[in-house]
Amino acid sequence: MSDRAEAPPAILLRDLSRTFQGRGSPFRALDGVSLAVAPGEIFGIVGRSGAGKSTLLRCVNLLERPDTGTVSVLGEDITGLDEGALRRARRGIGMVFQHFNLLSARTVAGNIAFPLEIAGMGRAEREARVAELLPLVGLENRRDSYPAQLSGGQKQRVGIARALASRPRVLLCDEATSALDPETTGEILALLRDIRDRLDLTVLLITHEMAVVKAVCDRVAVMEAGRVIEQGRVFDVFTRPAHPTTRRFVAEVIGHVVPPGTVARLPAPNPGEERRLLQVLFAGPSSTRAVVSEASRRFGLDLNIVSGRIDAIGAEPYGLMALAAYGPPAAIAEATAWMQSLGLDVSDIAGEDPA
Ligand SMILES: Nc1ncnc2c1ncn2[C@@H]1O[C@H](COP(=O)(O)OP(=O)(O)OP(=O)(O)O)[C@@H](O)[C@H]1O
Repeated sequence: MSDRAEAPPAILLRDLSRTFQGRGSPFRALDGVSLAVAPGEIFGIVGRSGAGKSTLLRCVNLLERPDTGTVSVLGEDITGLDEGALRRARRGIGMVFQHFNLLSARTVAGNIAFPLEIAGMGRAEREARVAELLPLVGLENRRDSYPAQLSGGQKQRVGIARALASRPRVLLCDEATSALDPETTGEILALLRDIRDRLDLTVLLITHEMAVVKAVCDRVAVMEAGRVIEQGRVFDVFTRPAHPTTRRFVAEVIGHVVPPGTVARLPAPNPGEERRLLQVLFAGPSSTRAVVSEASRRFGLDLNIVSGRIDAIGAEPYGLMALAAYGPPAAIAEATAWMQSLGLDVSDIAGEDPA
């Protein structure tokens, strides 16, 4: 992914701001957002309701006009284009919607062909394109079904095929799985990954679910109150969230590093000694157990494993452990430095108790 991150961006948003004039005071939905999405990435934007995600996504194809800032897609600044040029540029940007937005009186084939019809493509060519798209989204047996005869997941497959009809290089997904059950969500996310790989698409998706980010994204930006408060590789954001809001999001999916109420239950240190709560992170399949017992022996400490988990993000396994270390302050500092020298990421959990 690092190669991709170094390539020129497929989507480049510079300093976007957008204020809505409500009935009360003006509301700043976007407040100086800058983002660069590399070609071939699946980039997630996550945030609570009202954070500005939809507004940001709609700025990428200029369904929403930013008050300030520029939007470049595939190297072209589209903010200055006239209507005709913008219409052409939009054909290179597909969009998938939460509620599918299918035409109920049209069949699956008719829905997929719809944007091609609008673009003036002839019937034979349209049919050939639909015949290519149906197997790509796993709907080859549903060509003549109507939306009412389809499950939610199948409807979203139609939505994805329709978005791909004009061979876009960039796909925008607006809460594409939020109306689906968890199993179907997994299938649709797997489909997004599959088409990204096969068609070498760039995907920008917005979601309020960190589980979606964990399942499918390469990088993520976290939004709050119209701003990006944190962004990075999904692995890094999940294992080392910096902003308190991100920590809460991450905890929703992978739980708290320190279970609520833990700190209150820990014994106090002996006089002259200290108690430090440490988070130990390791990437890869190695175990920290031997490290803990060796650190305990080497430095004469009591090391109490408060919690631990092993998980994987994408293909990258990681382990996260909370340790309560008891002993002389200097010995704890030495043990911490020793674990760091072994490649473990050790940081203080600064007395934080999520209870
Ligand atoms: N056309 C509009 N007119 C007035 N206010 C708007 C308009 N569009 C969005 N807003 C406001 O801007 C804020 C951000 O909305 P936006 O839809 O971008 O957030 P979001 O993070 O996508 O949340 P949600 O998931 O609820 O849509 C909200 O408070 C919303 O009410």
